[in-house]
Parts: sequence; C-alpha cells; structure tokens
Amino acid sequence: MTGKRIAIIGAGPSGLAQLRAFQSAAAKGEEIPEIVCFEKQDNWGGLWNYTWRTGLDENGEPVHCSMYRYLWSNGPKEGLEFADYSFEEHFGKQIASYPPRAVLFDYIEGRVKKAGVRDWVRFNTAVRWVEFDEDSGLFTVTVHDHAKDHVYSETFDHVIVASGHFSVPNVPHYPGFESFNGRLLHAHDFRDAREFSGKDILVMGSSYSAEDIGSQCWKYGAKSITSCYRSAPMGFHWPDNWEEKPALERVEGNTAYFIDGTSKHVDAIILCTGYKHFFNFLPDDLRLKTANRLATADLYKGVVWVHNPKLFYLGMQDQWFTFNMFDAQAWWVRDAIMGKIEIPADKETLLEDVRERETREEADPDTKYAITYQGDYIKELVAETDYPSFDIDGASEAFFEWKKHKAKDIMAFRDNCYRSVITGSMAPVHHTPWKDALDDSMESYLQN
Ligand SMILES: Cc1cc2nc3c(=O)[nH]c(=O)nc-3n(C[C@H](O)[C@H](O)[C@H](O)COP(=O)(O)OP(=O)(O)OC[C@H]3O[C@@H](n4cnc5c(N)ncnc54)[C@H](O)[C@@H]3O)c2cc1C
Repeated sequence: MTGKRIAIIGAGPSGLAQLRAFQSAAAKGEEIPEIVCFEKQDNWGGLWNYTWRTGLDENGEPVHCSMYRYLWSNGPKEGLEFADYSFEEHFGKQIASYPPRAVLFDYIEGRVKKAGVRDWVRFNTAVRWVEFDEDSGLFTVTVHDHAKDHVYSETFDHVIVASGHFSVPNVPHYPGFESFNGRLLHAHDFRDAREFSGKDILVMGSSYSAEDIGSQCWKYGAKSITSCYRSAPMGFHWPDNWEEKPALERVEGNTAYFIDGTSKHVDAIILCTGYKHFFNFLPDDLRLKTANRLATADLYKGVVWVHNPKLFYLGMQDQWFTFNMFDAQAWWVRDAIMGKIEIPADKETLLEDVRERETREEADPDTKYAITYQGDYIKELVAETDYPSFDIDGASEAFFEWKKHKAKDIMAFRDNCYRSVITGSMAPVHHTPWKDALDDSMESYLQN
C-alpha cells in the first residue's frame, strides 16, 4: 500500500473497471493505494444488477436500475468486450452477439470475481456527501451504512465518481397528464412488456429507449404502438401497427393529440425522455454539470475534474462504447493516481483540452463520426497505460454494421453476428426470441 486512500462511488461496470485496474497493478507486484468502493445496492453490476422494484429500494433509496425483464444487449457485444477478459474465457466458448441482460451481468461479474476484489466494496452503503478540505488536501466522504443503520465519515486522498447517469429520469409534463385515464410511466420504471399486451401504447421519444421499449411491447403483444418525436422520426421500417408521429401536444381522457392535428386513443404512455446527470452527494465546486454528450464539460481527458484534479469521474460520456471505454478510463485514472501519468498543474491547460474535445465533437454530429470519435478517445487513453491494446477500429466496425443491420430490419437486427476483436472468432448465429418465447434465461441462451 502507498498510504493513499481512494474512494470509488459505485460498483457498476465503471467502478468495477476501476477495481480491476488497481488489482491488475497489484498482481504485477506494484504497490497500490487502499481502495474503498461504496455501493448503495446489495450487489455489484450497477444497472445490470436487475431488480423488479421501482420507486424506492428496500433501504428507502431511489431504485437505481433502469433495465427491464426482457432486456437484450442493444449494441453488439463485440463493441464492448474487455480486452483482458474475453467472452470466450468467461463462458468457455464463443457466444452470440446480442446476449440477454443476465448473460452480460454474468460476464461483468466473472472478471471481478476472478480478480478477487469483492472485499473492497462496502455494499448497502450510500454516499451522502463529499467535501474537499483545501488545508489538508483530503476529501471527507460521508456515507449511510444501511446494514448497520449507521452514518459515518472517512477521509480520502482521491474520489472517483462512478455512479452512472441513467437512473434519474427526465420527466416532462404535458397538458392533460394529470387526468390521463391510463398508465403513465417513465422508461426508468418500465419492467415487463407483458403488462402492455393488447393495449394501445404511446412511446414518447426517439432514442434507444423508445426504439427498444416500443419493440418489446410490440413483440409481447401490444395492440398498437405510436411513437412521437420532438426533432426527427426514428425512421425505421416499423410493423403495420406502429406509427410515428410528431410531438405530443396534449392528452384528453385517453386521447393523445399531436402537433400535426392528428390524434390517437392510447391506454398507456411510456416516457422515453432520457436521464439527468444527477449527483446529490456533491457540492457545487465538485459537481459535474454536463449534457449527455461525447465531450463532457469540465473533464480533462474525459475523466479529471478540471476544478480539482484530485477528483475523477468515470463513464460520464454519451455511450457508444461502454465496458471497454470504462476500462480505458479506469486504467488511465489508476496511473494518474499512482503518479505514472502526469496531470498538468495549470488549469488553463486542462480547460484547453476540454474545449478542443468539444470543438471536435461539434464539428460533425454524424453518428458514424461519433463512433469514430469515441473509438479515438479510447485509443488515446489506452496508449498511455498497460491496458491490453486491441483493435478498436474493429470494434467500431461492429457498431457500423449494427447501424446497417438496424436500418435493414429493426425488429430482427439481433439475429446478426460479428467477429470478436479480442479472440478473432466469429459469434454463432442466434435467433432471439422476439415473437413467442419469453425465455431470456442464461441457461437457454447458452444452449444455442
Ligand atoms: C435501459 C438501458 C439499457 C442499456 N443497455 C446497454 C447495452 O445493451 N449495452 C451496453 O453496453 N450498455 C447499455 N446501457 C448503458 C449502461 O449505462 C452501461 O452499460 C453501464 O451500466 C454504465 O456503468 P456505470 O458503472 O457507469 O453506471 P451504472 O451501471 O449506473 O452503475 C452505477 C453504480 O453506482 C451506484 N451508486 C449510485 N449512486 C450512489 C451513491 N450515492 N452511493 C453509492 N453508490 C451509488 C449504483 O447503485 C450503481 O451500482 C444501458 C443503459 C440503460 C439505462
């Protein structure tokens, strides 16, 4: 141990990447700081730690999970595979490209189980407040240990915020919502598509949640899907009983009225209207305020808080890449903390880096460019650490193919398969159960 103490907030994929990064240095005989990871849930995995609960959890904390019962990987697994722990290593064979939620949870967990870092996590422990003291140069982290029902504080040299940003829903209001005669919910609280079987559903929004929740409801028997957009339609070839409309204007009884003058009877409205970056445990001087974008505000190299470089954030970007990007960030943050990477002392230099990233992002909003942009970002970080280098352009290629396959057949794109850039082997074809089978269990999936 170096004598330093590090607090990690959250044991989702980002926080777990950080644990693995430090453990891999320790495994090479390097002296590492003391690591304490605070996790408010009773298990690790973050959003992938599925719960049926909505609203408050068993401790009275807001439920973190925004995933649903029949959630299957949205992007191809070849775009997110860990470079130091392949799917083949975990499952003993290559698996299909779009696994169900439980399979991805198992994979994420497999690596940290192997690393033996569970003791570094304090479960059922919610971070309540973080403060920085200029004189001592230390952070005080105050937490609530729900198991003991005890609030306590400890000091740390660095804090790494890995608490995610897809849990606090952005909930708009429209006239008539208060007297709507059906079910009205945000995607954060959507759990089981079967609830909407036989119903006319309005899905508000045009991003992944709208696409996927609408598709789920359709596949599990909704009578009709109407989706409405603010800026542009999703533009896929939807089934006959799926209609895209422009923005909602108001609701009266069970009728939704749209700005083009049309209307539709709906039984349920699902708000796929996004999430907020929300950190109620951080004071103004430490709190990230950013839109969901590739170049987050105020983060040097996408991870260092420019106003206090002892504080780091992981996974705060809009996400094309996920697990491998969190790894690239976590390895980089580890090396910055361990003094192997130097963070410029001059704040202006840090801000210049942020501005340069913003300018580059704004130069071309095209999707293909966004994937390349984020791939280049990962390359940049990986080049500075000992994270195993891998074919990031190949991983980007999987995303390009994914976009093409979605455009071709949005309801069956998950039947496609891609080549692993880590092991080089091709994923087997798997026909996802999109019409009849409700079985998304890991056992059933792995039998294919
Ligand atoms: C509906 C949905 C579908 C998705 N599908 C995919 C997909 O198919 N493929 C993909 O790669 N990505 C997907 N994602 C993206 C997802 O963001 C990432 O896969 C990943 O979960 C992000 O990891 P994270 O660790 O940054 O955040 P999270 O997974 O959100 O984990 C954050 C952790 O921090 C903990 N925490 C929060 N606040 C506190 C606190 N105050 N004190 C202590 N602990 C705290 C939480 O309990 C949680 O465990 C999806 C996201 C959503 C919402």
